[in-house]
Amino acid sequence: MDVAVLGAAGDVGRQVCTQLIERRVLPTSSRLQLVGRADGPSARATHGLRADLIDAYDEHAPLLDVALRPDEVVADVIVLAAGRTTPAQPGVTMPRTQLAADNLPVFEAYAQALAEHGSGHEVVIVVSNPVELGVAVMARALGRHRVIGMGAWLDTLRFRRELAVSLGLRRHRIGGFVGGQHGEDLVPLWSTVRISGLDVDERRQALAGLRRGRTLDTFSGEVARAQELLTQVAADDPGAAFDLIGSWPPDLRVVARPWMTHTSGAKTANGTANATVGLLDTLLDGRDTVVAGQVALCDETTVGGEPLDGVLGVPVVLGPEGWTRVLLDEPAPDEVRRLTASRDRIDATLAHVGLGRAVGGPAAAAVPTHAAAGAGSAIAGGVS
Ligand SMILES: NC(=O)c1ccc[n+]([C@@H]2O[C@H](COP(=O)([O-])OP(=O)(O)OC[C@H]3O[C@@H](n4cnc5c(N)ncnc54)[C@H](O)[C@@H]3O)[C@@H](O)[C@H]2O)c1
Repeated sequence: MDVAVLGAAGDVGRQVCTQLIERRVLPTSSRLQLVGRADGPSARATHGLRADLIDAYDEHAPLLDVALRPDEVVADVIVLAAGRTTPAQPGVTMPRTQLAADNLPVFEAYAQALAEHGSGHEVVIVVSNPVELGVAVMARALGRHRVIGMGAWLDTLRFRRELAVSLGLRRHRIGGFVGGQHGEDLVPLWSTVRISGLDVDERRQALAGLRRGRTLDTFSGEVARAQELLTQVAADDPGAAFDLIGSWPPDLRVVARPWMTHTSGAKTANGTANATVGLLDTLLDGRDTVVAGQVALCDETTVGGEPLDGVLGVPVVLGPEGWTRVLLDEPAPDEVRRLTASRDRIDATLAHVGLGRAVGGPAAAAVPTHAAAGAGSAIAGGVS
């Protein structure tokens, strides 16, 4: 299988390429295409990255080549990591609608090129933010099941880790998923959590202790207060801000820790690449695996008795040809409320750049135009 990384010379793209090679996910007979932009410093940096990767990993690197135009992209799996990110500085925010408007033309250019020149079988992993917009644009052009956003998988790995830390266990003993919109609008699906070695009653007791009587109905307010507090504390002592996060409940830490990491200037490239390469490994492995991802839904699942459509992070079965089924059996009432509210906020961002909810596949709608896109300020970006 061949892989293309769009935005390869960026912080996330570079880490994805490095981890793909270092973890030997791709055999030497595969091709890893490093995709940059023909204009500006990106072309130079992409060629430079190729040389650096060969310098470091020649013995076990796959074949490496460079592409600088969307119509040159050829691969079985495409990682979309190109485009702008939110400012990695304390106190500087960017509305999600602004990020959407800025990255829409990037998403459209690759969607159009893949629809016209692709094999018709590529699977796309969307990393770039807003992840849900990238999924909507790609799903319209290529078909819903070939496109998955990795934000919910990264949030899921973080949730499992935070639960494991609180319970004094290793992460591999924890199951469970995060859905919703990537970033501060995520939905920790507490009802899906499983802990190996604990029976149902023991698990219920353990999770009740961790949740401290809170429900997801107060989660958005907690996140906003946490960000405010962290900004104040980190202004004098960044170490103390990270320590403070450690005293909070696990689901709040899932949002607060990466937010603090991104705004510290370090960004979250390593963790993001780790989750992306994990998904790639699953795709290349050929077996069906349950992961969480942002996907374009079309009534294949119901929440709270209502069919769910639109782009949203949910647990899905992922195999070599993309995702197939949604596995969200009985979310708790507060999860249903937050999932549908999150979906509505995603809809609002999509509507802001001229995209409706219909994401039926190539036949359902043409690749949208970005003419309708403009700056807005409804929802803070905060996606990391
Ligand atoms: N989903 C997640 O969990 C997650 C986590 C972290 C970052 N992100 C997102 O990933 C994206 C990349 O983040 P980053 O930190 O690497 O940013 P970055 O600024 O370091 O890199 C972005 C790269 O994209 C390139 N680029 C821009 N337009 C392009 C185009 N049309 N074709 C090819 N390359 C193009 C730029 O030249 C740059 O090299 C951002 O949108 C960011 O918000 C997502």
